[in-house]
Amino acid sequence: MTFMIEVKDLRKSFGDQQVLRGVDIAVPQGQIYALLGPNGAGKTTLINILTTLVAADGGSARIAGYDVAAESGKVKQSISLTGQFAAVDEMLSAEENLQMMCRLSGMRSAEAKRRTAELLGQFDLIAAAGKRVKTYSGGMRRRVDLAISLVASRPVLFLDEPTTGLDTVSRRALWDIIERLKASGMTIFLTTQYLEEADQLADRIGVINGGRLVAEGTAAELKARIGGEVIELTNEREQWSRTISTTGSAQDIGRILNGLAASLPPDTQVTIRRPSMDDVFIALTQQPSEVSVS
Ligand SMILES: Nc1ncnc2c1ncn2[C@@H]1O[C@H](COP(=O)(O)OP(=O)(O)OP(=O)(O)O)[C@@H](O)[C@H]1O
Repeated sequence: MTFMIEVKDLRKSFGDQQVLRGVDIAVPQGQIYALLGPNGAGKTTLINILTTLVAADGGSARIAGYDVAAESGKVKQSISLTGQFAAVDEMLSAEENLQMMCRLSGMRSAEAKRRTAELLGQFDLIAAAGKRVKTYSGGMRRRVDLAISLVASRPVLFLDEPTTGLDTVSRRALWDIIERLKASGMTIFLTTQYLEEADQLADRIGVINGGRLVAEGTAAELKARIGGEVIELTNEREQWSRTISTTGSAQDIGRILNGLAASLPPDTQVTIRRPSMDDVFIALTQQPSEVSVS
């Protein structure tokens, strides 16, 4: 199997803060890998190392077969990167921005026009192509960011929190685009705080917490780690909710509910359901004391 992203025992500290404590990841060609983690878990630091913006302290990382430290030029030629703040000129239209980036990347005028038209179509920007970017909605703006990062066709795409701050409709539109990019053969590495996003898009999901991968697998594998059904207790009047993992057996569910019955307010609602990605994330990234009541 060809791995387009291969990370081995990667370590990074800032001062005496260990931000990455030995991370291993392998992403095969044509797959989407989602790195999920809470704020400050080390996601952006990892992307910065993989895209040659920051040097690691230890371990190794290869992109498209090239070492990020020793062959950074080759790595740069193999990747596209869309961060949360891309270099878009808001006074120009999407078309003008794209044409400018095409020319800056060395294309002749006719080639720049052809590639611009292709990207405007691919990112559903044709209707607004001539309007200034500053008049765009958040979702359209994010599509311009992504289109600009894809001016040159590269095999590996890094997306740092691509849909943060977008509404549901814009988020789904961007997911469609990311799925189409995957279908065209790209290998995609994205970071996200949205479990639904990882669940929807990723072939494999890594959960990072405190600089370590605390779990990795498909969405189904990660959900299976939580076990069987989850009991969800909600009290709207007192505004709290609590989830409890169970083995899924009637005995286990009965034992837990019997144990709790006397101590719960009588208007507490009880739901029994399959575990969600949220349950997985909470179980893997929070201390037990944080899990119980929210
Ligand atoms: N250049 C730097 N100098 C010092 N500390 C840094 C630097 N970059 C990141 N850190 C620290 O490293 C930790 C991890 O940061 P990082 O941005 O990688 O996390 P993250 O998972 O991307 O979080 P977020 O979702 O908030 O962006 C944080 O505690 C951050 O303050």
